[in-house]
Amino acid sequence: MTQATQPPVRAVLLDIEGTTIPVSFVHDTLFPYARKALPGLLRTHADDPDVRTQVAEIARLAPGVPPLRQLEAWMDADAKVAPLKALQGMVWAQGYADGVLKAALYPDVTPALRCWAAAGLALAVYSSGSVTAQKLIYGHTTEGDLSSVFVGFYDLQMGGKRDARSYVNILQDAQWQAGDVLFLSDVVAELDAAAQAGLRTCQIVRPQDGTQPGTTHPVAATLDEVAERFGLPRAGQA
Ligand SMILES: CSCCC(=O)C(=O)COP(=O)(O)O
Ligand SMILES: [Mg+2]
Repeated sequence: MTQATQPPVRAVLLDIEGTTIPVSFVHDTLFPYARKALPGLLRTHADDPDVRTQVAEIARLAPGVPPLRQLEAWMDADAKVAPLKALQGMVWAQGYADGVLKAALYPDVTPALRCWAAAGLALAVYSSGSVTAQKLIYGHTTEGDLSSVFVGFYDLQMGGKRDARSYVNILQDAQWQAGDVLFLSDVVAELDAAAQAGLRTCQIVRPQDGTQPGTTHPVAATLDEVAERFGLPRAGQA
């Protein structure tokens, strides 16, 4: 089907890193903050039930390895592993509360998301970062609290982002039809998985991040370009 003959997009599912926020914010600000704070969290909150749950999960995935050593190995590898992502979300909460962390989204993101939500599109997040981390990012942007534009937040509890089943899980949870949903990500393997589950896709290619365009998905440099390409309302246009 050509774009003109396809049904309208009713829902947009968005990746975060490289799609709505620069890769540099995640790798140069969030990740170093977490690396520094995690030893303290494990030491001072060892009895916290949420911390205990994640430490038990680390032990299940890496039996016999000290939890902090395993977390460091995962951070070194930028592994998208649920217990690491959950614990990172816990330490970032303090950074946002202190005002040390503030999320500077790409400048095209806030106007587009506000415009799409106001026009009745259902917006949801799908990131390897935990739901807690996602709500923190969008709750503490340089442009204020944007979290209310989203009707859903999905993380690795749905499965990995390169696995088509994860998108089926999200569709089931959100009660969306695959063909109504547009998935935006900078990573072709994620888009491939979403397309396999029947979602529509668009690769966000941010020059600032040096994203390499693939050949199998439509490409856009900004969310305004996405709007133009998929017939969504455009911010700033009556
Ligand atoms: C939710 S903010 C932190 C993002 C993060 O931890 C990460 O690993 C990036 O994941 P994404 O799926 O958004 O590329
Ligand atoms: Mg990404």
